[in-house]
Amino acid sequence: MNSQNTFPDFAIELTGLQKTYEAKGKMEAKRALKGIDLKIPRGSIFGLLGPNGAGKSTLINIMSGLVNKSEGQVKVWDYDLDTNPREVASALGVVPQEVNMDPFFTPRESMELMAGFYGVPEKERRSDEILEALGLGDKKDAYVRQLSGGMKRRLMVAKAMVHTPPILILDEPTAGVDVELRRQLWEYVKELHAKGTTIVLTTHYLEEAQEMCDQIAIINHGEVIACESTDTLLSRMDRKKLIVHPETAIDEIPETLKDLDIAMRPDGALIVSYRANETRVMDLLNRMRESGVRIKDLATEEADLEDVFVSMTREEA
Ligand SMILES: Nc1ncnc2c1ncn2[C@@H]1O[C@H](COP(=O)(O)OP(=O)(O)OP(=O)(O)O)[C@@H](O)[C@H]1O
Repeated sequence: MNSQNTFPDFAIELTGLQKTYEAKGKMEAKRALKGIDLKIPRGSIFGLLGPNGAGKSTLINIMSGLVNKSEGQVKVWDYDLDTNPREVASALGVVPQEVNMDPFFTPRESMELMAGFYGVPEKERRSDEILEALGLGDKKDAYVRQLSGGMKRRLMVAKAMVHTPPILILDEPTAGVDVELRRQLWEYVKELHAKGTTIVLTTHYLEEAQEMCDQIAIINHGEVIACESTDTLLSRMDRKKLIVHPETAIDEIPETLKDLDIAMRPDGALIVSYRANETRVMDLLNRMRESGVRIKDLATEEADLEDVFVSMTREEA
């Protein structure tokens, strides 16, 4: 499908991408994307994370041609969106956030319509096969309005795959989907990935991102504030807390400990935040003893992903 007959290193390359929504009526203009640079490697499962309103949907909508960018370059499968919009469209399968389907078509009809839209020749159509793979085989002739919410979501994924694009983008695919269906959906996505499809997904479930994605970009206020392999990101997220209850109450934190990230709780406990891969608890305890703090009791707490995500996005606010 690529004119050079070679596969690009990056499935998607965004350079200096900006979007400003113009002011309308009482709505002020909004700079939703402020210069995004992002390279999504071919073959990855790439997570786009960010709080509500960070700009994730804007970014996806620009790639899928629903929103016009203000500035910058979008390359998908090595095709420039400005000069080769059709090739960009056929390289992408996009599962939008909202379920929008005509209730009067059956899943098979919906698939065939979509295949027609992408110009997939009859002989090459795989509607039934895709519906089967998504557990919708026995529903292919039912009306869409008779499907459950989870089934409709799976049908959205099926429709995005009718033209076998090399890249599948899923915008919040599991919002409101129950655990079992979520698992099924991810199994299918993993299968597609194993067969070579590059997957880009946005999700609010950090655990899901951690489990699924090999790379993660965090977007906040229209900017990329982190973009790393999941492992690296997690190791950056290895902040732990040491909580020490002194045997005798102390009035204030000793000078000799003030280089640490340390605070005193109203109940007199000392809280030290530290990175587990840089600092050993024993060393912290020794320093406390040397500073005259006698330890009655202690505990450590893991910072959880949610906390760290919140703190990272708050730092940038
Ligand atoms: N059509 C529009 N007109 C004006 N402003 C918009 C429009 N669409 C989005 N915005 C604004 O642009 C910013 C980014 O929105 P976007 O939907 O891209 O965020 P998001 O990260 O996808 O959030 P969510 O996770 O809630 O979907 C928000 O401040 C939003 O209010």
